[in-house]
Amino acid sequence: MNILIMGMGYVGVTTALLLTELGWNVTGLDPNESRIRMLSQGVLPFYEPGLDDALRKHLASGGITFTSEVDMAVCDNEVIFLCVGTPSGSDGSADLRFIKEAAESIGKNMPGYRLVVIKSTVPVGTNEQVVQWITQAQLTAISFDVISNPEFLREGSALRDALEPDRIIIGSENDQATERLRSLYEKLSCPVVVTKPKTAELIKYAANAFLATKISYINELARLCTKLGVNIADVAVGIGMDHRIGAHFLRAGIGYGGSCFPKDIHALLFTAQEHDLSLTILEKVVQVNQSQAVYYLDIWEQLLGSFNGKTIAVLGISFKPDTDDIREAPAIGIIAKLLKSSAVIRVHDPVAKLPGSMYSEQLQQFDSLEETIQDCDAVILCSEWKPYITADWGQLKSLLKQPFLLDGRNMLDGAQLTSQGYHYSGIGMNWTQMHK
Ligand SMILES: NC(=O)c1ccc[n+]([C@@H]2O[C@H](COP(=O)([O-])OP(=O)(O)OC[C@H]3O[C@@H](n4cnc5c(N)ncnc54)[C@H](O)[C@@H]3O)[C@@H](O)[C@H]2O)c1
Ligand SMILES: O=c1ccn([C@@H]2O[C@H](COP(=O)(O)OP(=O)(O)O[C@H]3O[C@H](CO)[C@@H](O)[C@H](O)[C@H]3O)[C@@H](O)[C@H]2O)c(=O)[nH]1
Repeated sequence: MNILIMGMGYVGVTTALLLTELGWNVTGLDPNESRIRMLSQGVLPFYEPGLDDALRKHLASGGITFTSEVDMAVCDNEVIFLCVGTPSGSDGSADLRFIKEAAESIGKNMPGYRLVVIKSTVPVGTNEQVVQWITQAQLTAISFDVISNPEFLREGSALRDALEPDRIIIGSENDQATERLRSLYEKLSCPVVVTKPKTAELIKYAANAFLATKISYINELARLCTKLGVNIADVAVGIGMDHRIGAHFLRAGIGYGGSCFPKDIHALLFTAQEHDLSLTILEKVVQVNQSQAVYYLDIWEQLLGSFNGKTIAVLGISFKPDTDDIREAPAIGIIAKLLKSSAVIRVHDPVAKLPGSMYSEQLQQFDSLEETIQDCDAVILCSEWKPYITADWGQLKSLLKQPFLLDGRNMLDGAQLTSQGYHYSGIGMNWTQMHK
């Protein structure tokens, strides 16, 4: 069976390499020709650990090829995965422009039966909409099926998540199509949930919204811990041992970011509004998240006296470690706030780059950690990259003008740093009060 993957972003490239690894012949399609050129030469257009080795391995074996020619690609492949982007529209709804374009190009070019699998995150009802778009684009009526198969991988661990999923969700109206898709994944050992397309579509949004809810819950509780002199990390360990709660996604910090949680929660809120419903818990989840970094920035500004005229190092601008993705990254909001308070900002990230348009005399990115923190009044840690966790902060202290370490992800050992003479402050703890 030949498989076409439409959209060579994080999900498309990972799905393509997963299916190649599982023994299928795969073609990756994207209208972005420079992206296709890079992939054909074994170069990933984004940073994702492990994916580059898999790409080179499968290019060498001939299991995977890349193209920008949609007509040929749709002609040559019986199974087509939609992995195109579904960004936020200006009203918060999911913008389905790329899904529509992809569906129409399938309708126009399909010479015979096609199984279309929607992997992109799409609102409830999109499966039906895709059926209509394909049908309307067809010149003659040819049969096809559309299955919803949402993706749950995380950036930074994409290939591992794809190879070892917790479950596979298949939303389908047709048993034969379901079995065809199931057979593609038969080498993976995980439960397969077969359900209606609308249910599959909602499962994806409900999962992301629930994970974000855990984060905002722990983050709001962290604010109380800061006041009480209790360490939120200890509270998280204590509650997480209850299997009904679970230990994951209880790391307090400066809030969630990325290309998924913010946009998907807005899209789900939009869907609810369309049905005259308010999802009040989720509205609060967003509110807590949007104010979390600001809440701690205010505390840290009080510690320093003022950010005005200070030089601040911001470390880790990606929305999480092991990715170069800065979409909705909390660090970017923090930088914007610091810029307003006339601080000079020195940025570092192991792989992510500030967009060229952000550079100014007030804001610069440096290659080395040492150069970045030189003569700074404070260091703000925004994502928990390993080089920051393993850095010798005892040695680095001499480079700083003032030894303020403001840890937005609770990634460092506050007790040790305090004993080394740092003014350390994290999220959901009051170091001074806790160690009086
Ligand atoms: N990034 C993640 O971690 C993740 C995880 C699970 C689900 N998702 C969902 O998967 C979808 C894709 O996410 P992503 O992060 O990979 O997107 P992305 O923005 O990184 O990449 C999307 C790609 O689709 C291409 N594209 C646009 N129109 C196309 C067309 N007509 N035909 C072929 N290619 C086309 C674009 O050029 C781009 O390269 C989204 O719906 C997202 O919400 C993302
Ligand atoms: O305890 C935690 C866990 C995560 N985060 C933050 O939450 C954000 C998202 O992290 P993560 O979920 O690991 O990354 P994503 O790659 O955005 O993955 C999410 O979004 C994807 C796209 O929909 C889904 O496929 C994944 O299952 C879902 O975890 C990041 O800013 C993290 O720093 C916290 O603040 N505390």
